[in-house]
Amino acid sequence: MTASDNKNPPRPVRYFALIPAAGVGARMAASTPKQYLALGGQPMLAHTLQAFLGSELIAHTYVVVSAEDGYIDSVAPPSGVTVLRCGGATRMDSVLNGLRALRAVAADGDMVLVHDAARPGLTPELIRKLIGEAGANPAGGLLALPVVDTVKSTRGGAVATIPRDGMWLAQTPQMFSYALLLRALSAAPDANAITDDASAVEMLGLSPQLVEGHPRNLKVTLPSDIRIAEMYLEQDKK
Ligand SMILES: Nc1ccn([C@@H]2O[C@H](COP(=O)(O)OP(=O)(O)OP(=O)(O)O)[C@@H](O)[C@H]2O)c(=O)n1
Ligand SMILES: C[C@](O)(CO)[C@H](O)COP(=O)(O)O
Repeated sequence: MTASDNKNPPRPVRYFALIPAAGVGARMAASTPKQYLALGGQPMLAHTLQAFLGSELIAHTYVVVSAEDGYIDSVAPPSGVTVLRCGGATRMDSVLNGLRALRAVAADGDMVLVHDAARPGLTPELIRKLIGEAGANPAGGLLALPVVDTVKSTRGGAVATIPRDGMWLAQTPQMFSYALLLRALSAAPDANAITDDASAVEMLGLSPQLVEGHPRNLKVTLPSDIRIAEMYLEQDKK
């Protein structure tokens, strides 16, 4: 090692969490956006934040809400969390707007873990597993669940069975280097067609790594999901 090497040691990679929370929850059809609905007495988003605040691997957490959001104070975001009022019309727009705001702090090689506000069952252990198994993949990675049921298609009118071998259900967090995610989302052709961050990276011809997640990390989408999410959160208290 030379004297000049000592002067500029490489800075360690930092891991930032970026949580899109600017949706309206149309499928939940509640009077409040679903990320603020109470689960076991606390807003859903507060549970979601706990996983990142409980992980020593996460340098800082950013939450993207809409400019007119009137609910975020009910979560009382603690230190370690910054609220960005730059939500967009689609999930992809919200993530891209948040990512651009992170430019002020993130280096190209820092990693960004994008996680739905509507997945309150995430744990620090799942965050550690994702970073441990996919952290070295240049194309990033995501939590996902192998499909366990027989899969049917009704496309074209006829019912057909699709081989489930090699089929996965995408979860979040989805983790990529700052530079790759910004490049992928900026190049993506249609924000409405991009339902997750990994698909934008796949469009660049890259293969993010799938890391097996857990059913407790379900996305709360329909009213019936609320009780399931609560059951997992109640288990944690035992
Ligand atoms: N314009 C949007 C749309 C969605 N999201 C966020 O993206 C995550 C996953 O999206 P989804 O479950 O589809 O949430 P909603 O869009 O709120 O639900 P729906 O599609 O039923 O309206 C949620 O945390 C949601 O708040 C966002 O930040 N900005
Ligand atoms: C990102 C995501 O949670 C992965 O399953 C999902 O794509 C969000 O979008 P959805 O259209 O609400 O499923």
